[in-house]
Amino acid sequence: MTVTLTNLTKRIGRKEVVTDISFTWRPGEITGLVGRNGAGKTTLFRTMMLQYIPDSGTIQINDQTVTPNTNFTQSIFFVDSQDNFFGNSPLAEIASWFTLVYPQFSLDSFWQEIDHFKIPRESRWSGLSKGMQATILMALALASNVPYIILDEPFSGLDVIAREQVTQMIIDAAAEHHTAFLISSHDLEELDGISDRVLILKDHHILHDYMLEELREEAKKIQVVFRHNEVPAAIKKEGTLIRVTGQVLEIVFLHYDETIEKALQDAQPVFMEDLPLTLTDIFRTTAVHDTDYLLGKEVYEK
Ligand SMILES: Nc1ncnc2c1ncn2[C@@H]1O[C@H](COP(=O)(O)OP(=O)(O)OP(=O)(O)O)[C@@H](O)[C@H]1O
Repeated sequence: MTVTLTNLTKRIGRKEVVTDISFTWRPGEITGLVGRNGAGKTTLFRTMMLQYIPDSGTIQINDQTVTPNTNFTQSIFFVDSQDNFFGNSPLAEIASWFTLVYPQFSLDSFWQEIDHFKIPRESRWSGLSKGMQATILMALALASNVPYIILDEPFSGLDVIAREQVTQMIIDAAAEHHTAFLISSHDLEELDGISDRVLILKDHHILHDYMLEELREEAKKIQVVFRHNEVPAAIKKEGTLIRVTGQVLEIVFLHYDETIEKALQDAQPVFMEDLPLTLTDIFRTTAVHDTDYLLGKEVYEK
């Protein structure tokens, strides 16, 4: 089973908030969706699930185009974290609603997770902390036994331990049940540890679609100090400066090759070392082109 979006577009009022989005979401794949505030992540999820009717484009599940009559509850789990009906309901009531709606929902597995995380069974949704609510959402998602799970900001406001718990639940489900996840998050460190793939959303459309392992094979991050602060032209052309600390430049090359290697060697830098490339670096690399936020970039531009 695959989920395919083709040229999905959604306008709200006069504003296009999802623009021409196409990608195929494959079984077992953990995909991170990142983008600055307002990029359109939540609207994309709502449009994918036909909570908003797309203006154009299609969503297909296994080559079947979804329609307003399509029942997603055997294939995709999505609970809008900003807009759901949970209110002050007790957990048992929420779970029983899920048994009615999701045909494969397992109450046993839901309560097992709740007990595992020592959340009192008699709790009511609105009386729980953010971390507990996030864990319960995960428990509901996993107990629904669907192959595709959308999570909108699952780490938001969670402490380190709660983040690790949610992360572990995602990793286990992908490993044991081949569950696919599409996860929007501003917590790039957390996403980095679990994502196979990352979609970078900018101005409501997908600017980049990276398989992280492949990207890391091709890309390189260095920190370097050039003699007299003179940055070789080839480096300026191929690399993106993501940080400046005094004379030390951190540069990311998304496509590192021999020409760049030679340009670096020829420049005989005062100091140079490789650094691990993180998702934050990748995001910053795209953001540098996006904004003028980088301080000290005069070094690079002179
Ligand atoms: N119901 C709505 N009415 C009007 N504008 C909307 C509505 N929903 C979303 N928008 C606009 O669409 C754009 C995308 O919003 P969305 O919430 O999808 O972004 P996001 O990437 O999820 O942002 P964040 O990271 O801040 O959660 C924003 O400019 C937002 O103001």
